Amino acid sequence: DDAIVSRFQEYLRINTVQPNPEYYKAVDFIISQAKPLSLESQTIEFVKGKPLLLLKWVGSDPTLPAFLLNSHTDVVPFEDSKWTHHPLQAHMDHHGDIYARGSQDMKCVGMQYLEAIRKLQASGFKPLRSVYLSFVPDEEIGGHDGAEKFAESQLFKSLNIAIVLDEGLPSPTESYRVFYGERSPWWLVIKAKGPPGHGAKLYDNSAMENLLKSIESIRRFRASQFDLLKAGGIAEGDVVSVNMAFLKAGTPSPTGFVMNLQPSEAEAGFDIRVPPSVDAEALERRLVEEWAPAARNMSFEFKQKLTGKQFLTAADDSNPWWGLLENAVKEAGGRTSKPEIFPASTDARYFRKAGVPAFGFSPISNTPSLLHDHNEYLGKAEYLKGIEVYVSIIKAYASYESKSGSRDEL
Ligand SMILES: CSCC[C@H](NC=O)C(=O)O
Ligand SMILES: [Zn+2]
Ligand SMILES: [Zn+2]
Repeated sequence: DDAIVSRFQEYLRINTVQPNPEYYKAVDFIISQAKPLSLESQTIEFVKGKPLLLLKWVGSDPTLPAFLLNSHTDVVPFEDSKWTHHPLQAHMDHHGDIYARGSQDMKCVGMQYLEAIRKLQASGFKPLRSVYLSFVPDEEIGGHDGAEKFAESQLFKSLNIAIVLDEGLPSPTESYRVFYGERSPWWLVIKAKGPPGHGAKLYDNSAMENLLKSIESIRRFRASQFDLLKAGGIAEGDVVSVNMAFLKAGTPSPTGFVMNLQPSEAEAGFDIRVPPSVDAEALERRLVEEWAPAARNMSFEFKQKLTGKQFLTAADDSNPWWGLLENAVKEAGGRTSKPEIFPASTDARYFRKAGVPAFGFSPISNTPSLLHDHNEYLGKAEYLKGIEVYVSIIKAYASYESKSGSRDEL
């Protein structure tokens, strides 16, 4: 167990922090881990300097579709002064909790896949289907140069993947969370224009006034969604979330901002997440009519938006991979809770869009969700238990004999 934990810590110590991740260090490390497992390996640069590592454990029946275990190698930035232990040190405290950026999101999962394969090989297990592992770059900044290009590639098609597993979220309770779809990310910037003027003058249609009207309207909508959530009976992934990311306006001066000049431009940015169950067209109409109406001298732009429809992976008897997953977790002594819509975004959306079903799953129970937060940590025991869960899942998936795949549906 000590060696297993040390290998996890070693991966966590590699600086793959956005916006300057040392991708090749991570890839070299994973390759060194894969060597003793005799996995086939290829490194693909869809974009220069952003390697995607693809590993393959060859199954004995090449006529069966394979499955893919995906993880991203990058992590989000941190404010190290706000952490109890430095986020790149992967310090394990006396409770056995390992503190590091990526300990939950999602270097844990990437290493657990490999450790599970190591254990299966040691036990003499031979896969019937091929198992692919992808270690992809750039998930945290949208995945466009990583999983998106991969999922759209000829290479991906040629792998004949029937099901993808990707990241989920830690569960504060005993049962693991599983995700079968995601909210669609809308990173929205609204801009207002208006005549400038003296700071002492009251007049209509200034950029600031125009922007504030929109912000008030957006806040009312946010409150209505938050109220639904607070009232209970509805999950996080089933309401629209709206949060202001930035406000930008004013005329800079050496001491701050000019105080007696009403600026001619002002803008605000919002992180909005739209559930598949919500009428996105109606929401976009609201945006055009109420949040950024041209009549009020406003315009808008999306910095990020998933185009097209949102695909859902069946999490019922119609999808054999669902039952296999549920059962495998059970056999490992765990439990899955009711499948949910992922509240944020993961690379799984690109695989689903390519027509391949995908589940979001991180085997982390009894742990607060600290993704992107200070003091992200994972307990050693939870990490080790997660490896056993993957042993069980990989065994079940790799042994599944049926030729039938399953395609995604809306
Ligand atoms: C919308 S692209 C950014 C992806 C990112 N994923 C995880 O946190 C997220 O903010 O959901
Ligand atoms: Zn992640
Ligand atoms: Zn993340």
